[in-house]
Amino acid sequence: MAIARLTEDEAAAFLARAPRWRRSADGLAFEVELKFADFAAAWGFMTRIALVAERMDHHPEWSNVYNRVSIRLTTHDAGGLSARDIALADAIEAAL
Ligand SMILES: C[C@H](O)[C@H](O)[C@H]1CNC2=NC(N)=NC(=O)C2=N1
Repeated sequence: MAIARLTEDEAAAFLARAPRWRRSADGLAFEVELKFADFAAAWGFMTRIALVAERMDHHPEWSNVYNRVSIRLTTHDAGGLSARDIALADAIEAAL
């Protein structure tokens, strides 16, 4: 399914209002590194976001090491960033 990619202005506008996030080196994703109090807090956060992501039908690429969670958001169906990545990033921010 083809989904519209963000314009550079749209991507920049998101990054301007979401200081935790950065553009990936390949330009195809937004990334963030989150640190929690401990593993239970990190895993609990991932569990909450997993349910949100499933509801949105938009899924993060992510990994966890103890209290850290690394997240990369990109839209496979767009070959890069789309509004879905901003929507999921906003949901992640709201859950922090
Ligand atoms: C069929 C299903 O809607 C698609 O495969 C969805 C599922 N989750 C997804 N997640 C992400 N990150 N990108 C996608 O393009 C995507 N597509």
